[in-house]
Order: sequence, then structure tokens, then C-alpha cells
Amino acid sequence: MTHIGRPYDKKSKKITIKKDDSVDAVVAYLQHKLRIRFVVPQFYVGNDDHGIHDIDTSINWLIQDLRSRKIGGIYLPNTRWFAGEEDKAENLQRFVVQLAGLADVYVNDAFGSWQPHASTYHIAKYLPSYAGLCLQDELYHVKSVLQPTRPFVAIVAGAKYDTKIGPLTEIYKKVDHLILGGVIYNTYLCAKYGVKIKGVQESDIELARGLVEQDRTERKIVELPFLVESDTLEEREEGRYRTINIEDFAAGTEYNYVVDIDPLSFEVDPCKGVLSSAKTIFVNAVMGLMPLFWHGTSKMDAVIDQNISAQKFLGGGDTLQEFKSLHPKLYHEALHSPKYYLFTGGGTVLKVIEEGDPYGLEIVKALIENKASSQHDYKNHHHYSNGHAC
Ligand SMILES: Nc1ncnc2c1ncn2[C@@H]1O[C@H](COP(=O)(O)OP(=O)(O)OP(=O)(O)O)[C@@H](O)[C@H]1O
Ligand SMILES: O=C(O)[C@H](O)COP(=O)(O)O
Repeated sequence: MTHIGRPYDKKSKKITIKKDDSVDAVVAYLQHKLRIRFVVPQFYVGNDDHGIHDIDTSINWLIQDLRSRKIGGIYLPNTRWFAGEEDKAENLQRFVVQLAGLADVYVNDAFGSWQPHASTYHIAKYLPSYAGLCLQDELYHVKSVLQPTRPFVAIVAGAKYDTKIGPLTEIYKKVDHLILGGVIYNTYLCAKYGVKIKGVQESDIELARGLVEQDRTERKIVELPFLVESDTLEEREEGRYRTINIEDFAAGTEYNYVVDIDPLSFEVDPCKGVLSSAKTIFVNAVMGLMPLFWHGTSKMDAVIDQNISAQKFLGGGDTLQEFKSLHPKLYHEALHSPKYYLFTGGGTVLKVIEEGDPYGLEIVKALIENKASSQHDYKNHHHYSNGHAC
């Protein structure tokens, strides 16, 4: 089982089920790699925008098939399609108990899913639970980000403003320089310069004011001066996008969508100097709206790579995906280079830097606590279990 995307809207509390967020691609990859057949069960979806309410008993047929080796595995639909996954009350309890009934053991290998949800946290109370090999490796390496050789530069960009702005104020205290991009930078610029950028919410700008205040005296935020403004998010059409300079910002000016950092920003100081003298660089950054506006991200990756003495940590689902697509050769070299480490989760690394301790993550604490009591729980659990090890 896994999360894909963000089908649950925290504001409206609605779940949107669309093919783009299905587990099909994951299942196809696993089938190809493992040479076994997985089945994705179909569950009833109500028409109340609350996704799938229950894992119904039809799954028992598949469990029979698994036991009799007719199939090699069962892969649940996107766990964020279930009403209980991000719920806090009854739906959560209901879903956790149903999940626990499917298996004998729980292994969490999803470093990127740091938030305590039903399938990432609460389930550990019901089953003997363990950290997977990838999770263990990530927790081991994240310690190096906590004890960086200085100067330490963090680059944070992308779209997940809501979960990343909180950690940023703590991270700010720990880095020598902070570079922002994507939606996070747009919001910061609106808060600092009083400009309006299409798509940036007033409530989000309010949250960014703290960061602006924090930076007034210490000046750790390295501003990227050249941005790409586009009239549309749908296409990259000549004449409908242009480079703007933050030096021209005046309070009250309204801009269209800011969709990328102009690559030139990475070729001039202060950014160029900061990146070339850093000894540790952490990157959770897709600088532009993909797949159309990739130029800023590509330039950033190339400039970082030129600093051969720095220890480089890249983290994030999209951050790695784009790194691989934009620089396939470098990506493969980085996988084996002692100068690089690639984390599957970016927000998770930010959370660890904020907490100061990888074992402080709730999903990890749940595994550690469960270990102490797993023998006991395992015996008690058996009345739930009709399943197979997952
Ligand atoms: N200016 C922008 N406007 C809109 N979307 C943007 C902009 N800049 C980047 N993005 C989008 O941000 C997304 C990546 O951000 P996200 O925070 O999800 O990163 P991630 O590497 O997947 O990190 P995590 O592991 O924390 O999920 C990309 O899909 C990209 O299209
Ligand atoms: O699937 C997850 O858990 C994500 O990678 C992190 O969660 P978010 O999309 O809510 O930030």
C-alpha cells in the first residue's frame, strides 16, 4: 500500500479519486521487477466525496487466491482514497482495524510519508511493526544533514507550501543560507515586497510574514533575482511568458503566475557564490511548474554539481524525479557517488531538521514503541487477522 499525490483536500475535507493518483504505475513497476502478479482490489466509492469508506469482505477472496499462490500479492488502492486515512475520529479507527485485519506484520518503508496517518502511524499499534530497509537507510543518512559541515545551504522549493512553511522557520536557524523557489518563494516575495502574484493566497502570505521578519536582521535568505512570469499555467507559449526582476517590485503591483526561476539567477552573485562555497547543500527543490518550466531546476542542479567538494543531499519525490529526467547521467552517477545522497522524501528531511532528531518523527516513534510491546500485541492481534504477511 502507498500514498499517491494529495487526493484529500485539507480545506474542503473532500477526497477526489482520479486515475492519475492510482497505484497502477507502482503495481506495473513491481510486477516487472518482481515477476509476480499483483491484484488491486476494487472497493465501493460513495457519492459523498469521502472516498472509499471500507475495506469490504470481498478482499477475502483475494486473500484466498494469495494463500493458494494463484496471485503473488495484493496492492491496496491509494491509501489517501480511503475516508479513514487522514481522519481523526471514527473513520480513522474503523480503517485502521480493517487494515490491521489484512496482515500479520507491518513494514513501513515510506520515508516520504512522515505525517501520522492511519496507514503510516496508527496501524503500528495493531501489528508487530518494523522499519523497512529503505527507511533504515534514510534515517541513517539524515543524521549527516543534522551535523553539516559549514557553510550549510538549504534550497527549498516546490508546491507543498502548507507543510513546508512550518519547518522552514526552524530550519532557518540551522542553516547558513536559505534559497527558496516555487510556490514557497512566490509567497515569501508577496509577504516581503507587498506585490501580488496570481494564485498566491492571502492566508498563506500571512504565514510567510514570520520568515520575512526572521530574515530582517540575519539576512540568511539568498534571493533569486530573475523570475519567469507566465500568463497561463497550461502552456509555455512564446510571447506569453517573460523574465521579471525583483528589483522592479513595487508594493501593490500585480503579476500573473510566477512559474519558474530564470536560470540566470544561478549564474550571478549572491547565489552563485553561496553555492560554490558551500560545504553541505540540501536540496528539496523543483524550481518551476513541471513539465513546462524546467529550465531553472536544470540550471540549479548543474551549478550545484560544479561544487565538487560539497556534500550534496537531494530529497523529495518530485525533486528526484526531475533530477533523473533533466540529468539522467548525473543522476546515475549520484546514486553511487560519496558526494551525493538521494532521499526519497523532501518534506520528511525538513521535518527531521526541524525536530533535530530522526527518531523524533512520529512514524518512527510508532515503530520503536511498537517494538517494545510487539510480542504482546501480536498475541492480542490474532483475532483481527485473516490475512497474510505484508
Ligand atoms: N512556481 C510554481 N508554481 C506551481 N507549481 C510549482 C512551481 N514550482 C514548482 N512547482 C511544482 O512543485 C512540485 C514539486 O514540489 P513538492 O513540494 O511536491 O516536491 P517533492 O520533491 O515531491 O517533495 P516531497 O518529498 O516533500 O513531497 C512539482 O510538481 C512542480 O510542478
Ligand atoms: O504521501 C505522502 O505522505 C507525501 O509524500 C507527503 O505528504 P504531503 O503530500 O501531505 O506533504
